[in-house]
Amino acid sequence: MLRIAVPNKGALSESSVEMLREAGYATRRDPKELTVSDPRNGVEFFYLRPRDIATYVGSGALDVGFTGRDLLLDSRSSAVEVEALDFGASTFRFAGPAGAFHDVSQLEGLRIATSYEGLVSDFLGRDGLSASIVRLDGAVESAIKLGVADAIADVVETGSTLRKQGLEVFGPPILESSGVLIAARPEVPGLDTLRRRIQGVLVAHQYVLMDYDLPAALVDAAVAVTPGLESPTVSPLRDREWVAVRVMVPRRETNALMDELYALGARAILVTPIHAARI
Ligand SMILES: Nc1ncnc2c1ncn2[C@@H]1O[C@H](COP(=O)(O)OP(=O)(O)OP(=O)(O)O)[C@@H](O)[C@H]1O
Ligand SMILES: O=P(O)(O)OC[C@H]1O[C@H](OP(=O)(O)OP(=O)(O)O)[C@H](O)[C@@H]1O
Ligand SMILES: [Mg+2]
Repeated sequence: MLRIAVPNKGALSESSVEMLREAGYATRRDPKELTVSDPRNGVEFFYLRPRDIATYVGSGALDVGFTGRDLLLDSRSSAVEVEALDFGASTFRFAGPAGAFHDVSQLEGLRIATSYEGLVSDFLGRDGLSASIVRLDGAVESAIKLGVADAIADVVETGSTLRKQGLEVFGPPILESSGVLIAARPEVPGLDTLRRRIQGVLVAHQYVLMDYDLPAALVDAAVAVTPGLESPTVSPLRDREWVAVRVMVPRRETNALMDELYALGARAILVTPIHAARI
């Protein structure tokens, strides 16, 4: 049985559970459920606080887990990132009152409030800076106004929480984070299947299937526009002067590619979502 940690609440929880569902695994029906057994797939799920997941996986108590890269590095757990996921993207930044800071060197000797003590002290250590870290549980953006810190270091997604508090980021990003799949070791038995399924879900999110009809003489030009992963499927049509092309294309390029193919002479361009994939 592969033992998998899943965030039970917070920014990563819903997307992690949805990804597992799309990958064909059992998920909990009741939010009070802390464990879910999925014997058909040979796995067992443990719903845990996002911040604790790297600790459980690093200690070997659980085999793999869904967490954030920032939480993994902050924990200093020995768990390793095995797959970057397509949710939970954020940047970890220093921020201060608008106009007050322009460089991290100004932090020397000051107080920095954060929930990510490990990340901040690693960064300060690398830059040879000494500052005192004020460890807070959340709502860190209020710490300056309330007088317990001079600057903060926190997760920034849209930046709207900072703006509302009259704060702005300064210095280079401390970390670019996203949801990640982590493991105790890269070669945990049973991890391969989970990983392939997750990769399949990521591909299904990133790509769509595109079909179009095209004058046969234009196939090379069209294949240059939509090369696909290996090579497009080109099938004959009843009208021998035309062919049908089926190919995977990146979802975010769908409309631009349709414009380009239409201009080239393609017609009946159809786009279908991919529900699952094994590449
Ligand atoms: N807008 C966001 N707010 C908070 N975390 C985000 C956001 N976007 C992405 N994340 C990521 O989600 C993870 C933090 O998740 P979560 O909010 O559950 O933790 P937490 O803030 O420590 O917990 P809680 O708020 O329940 O005390 C981090 O990996 C973070 O980078
Ligand atoms: O850039 P934004 O889109 O505004 O998002 C970032 C904010 O969201 C998170 O807070 P959360 O809601 O998790 O509350 P917390 O501070 O209590 O953890 C994070 O700690 C920032 O405060
Ligand atoms: Mg939070």
